[in-house]
Formats: sequence, C-alpha cells, structure tokens
Amino acid sequence: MSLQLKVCGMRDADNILQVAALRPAYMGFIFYGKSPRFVGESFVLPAGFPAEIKKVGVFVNASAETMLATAARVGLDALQLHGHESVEVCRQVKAAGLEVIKVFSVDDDFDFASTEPYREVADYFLFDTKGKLYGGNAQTFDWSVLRRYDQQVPFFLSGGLTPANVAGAVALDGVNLYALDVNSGVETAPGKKDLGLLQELKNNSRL
Ligand SMILES: O=C(O)c1ccccc1NCC(=O)[C@H](O)[C@H](O)COP(=O)(O)O
Repeated sequence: MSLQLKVCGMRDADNILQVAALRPAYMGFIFYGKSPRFVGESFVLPAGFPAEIKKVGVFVNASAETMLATAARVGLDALQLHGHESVEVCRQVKAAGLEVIKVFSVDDDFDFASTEPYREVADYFLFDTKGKLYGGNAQTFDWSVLRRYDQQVPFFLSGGLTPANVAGAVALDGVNLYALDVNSGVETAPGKKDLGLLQELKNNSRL
C-alpha cells in the first residue's frame, strides 16, 4: 500500500473543492467549537465533492451519539478522535460502520503501550505532536520515537508537516506508516489551504 495523504482542517466550500481536485485520499473537517477551524453546526459538503475522497470528522471528547448523528447528517466515512475518548466510544463508532482514527499526542516520553487497549477498535492510530492545543499545534515531534511502535495498527503521522520537512517523513522506513496528515503547514489562515503550498508538499513527498 502506498503512502496516503490527508488534508485536515478544511472549511470553505470553494477551498474544499480546489483541494479536492488534488485528490488527497482523506479530507478532515473539524467539529470542535474551540478550534479556529471549526466548521460550524450546520456544515454540509459542497456539491460535487468527489466520492473517492474519504471524509473525516474530527472530534474532541464528544459523545458517540453526537458524533454518529453528525456523521449521518454530513455523510462522513471516518471519525478522528482527538481527545480522551474511551475504548467503548471507539467501539460504538466502529460498530456503526465508520472508520476509527484514534489520536495520540506524542512527546519524547510517549509510551506506546497506551495505544494497546485501542488496537481492536481503531482502524488507524494518528500520532500528533503533544502541545497546548488538542490539535493544530504546528509543531513536529521527534519522529525517531516511532521506532518504538511495533504494533499492527497502521498510523497517520501528523504535527507540523510542511513542504520543507515532508521528505523526511516520507523517508521514515521500517515503521507502520500509512498516511501523512497536513494542516497548518499548508495554510494562509486557519482553515484556508494554499494550493501552491499543497502542490509543493505533494511534489516534495511524491504523494
Ligand atoms: O487543527 C485544529 O485546529 C484542531 C483542533 C482540535 C483538534 C484537532 C485539530 N486538528 C486535527 C488535525 O488532524 C491536524 O491536522 C493535526 O493536529 C496537525 O496539525 P498541524 O500541526 O497544524 O499540522
């Protein structure tokens, strides 16, 4: 399986369709009211959104009921759980037929054993940089810690990816890397992706 790309934190209809034309495998929409990229309560996808791009709802400590209602209304394919969601919440999401991407905030001392309870209920893990915010911290972590991860669940790598550093992420070998997740590193303002930066990131990563 070749490395996949997820573009996260999309919001505006025109920008969504422009980025969709570059065909990332996943696009993420943030349903967390305290994020500067919050899509709002009545978000809908613009007409013409390509069916082959997986639509990911990003949530922080929301109830399974709330998330599943949003997923059904918007037509989401996957949920990215960015808070302290329990294994049971992940199980309910998976049982509803959605992909589960469980997020872990990583620093030098991160203990990958904390992911183990989630391995039966997560399709993917997402390793993001531990920072002040739940997500969108625009900082990388030391990717060499990923060598300590030896489980079967494939992961998204996230946190501070930019056109300048993405080649280093692609070059990580011997780790169970499934996809790269980009956000603020290709923005001109929160939620607004720059097509030139995104194309540069794609060129530099050959994604
Ligand atoms: O981006 C946000 O504002 C955000 C807020 C709360 C939870 C998650 C959020 N983003 C989710 C993502 O998947 C980001 O792509 C990820 O955190 C990396 O962001 P960045 O460091 O800006 O590339």
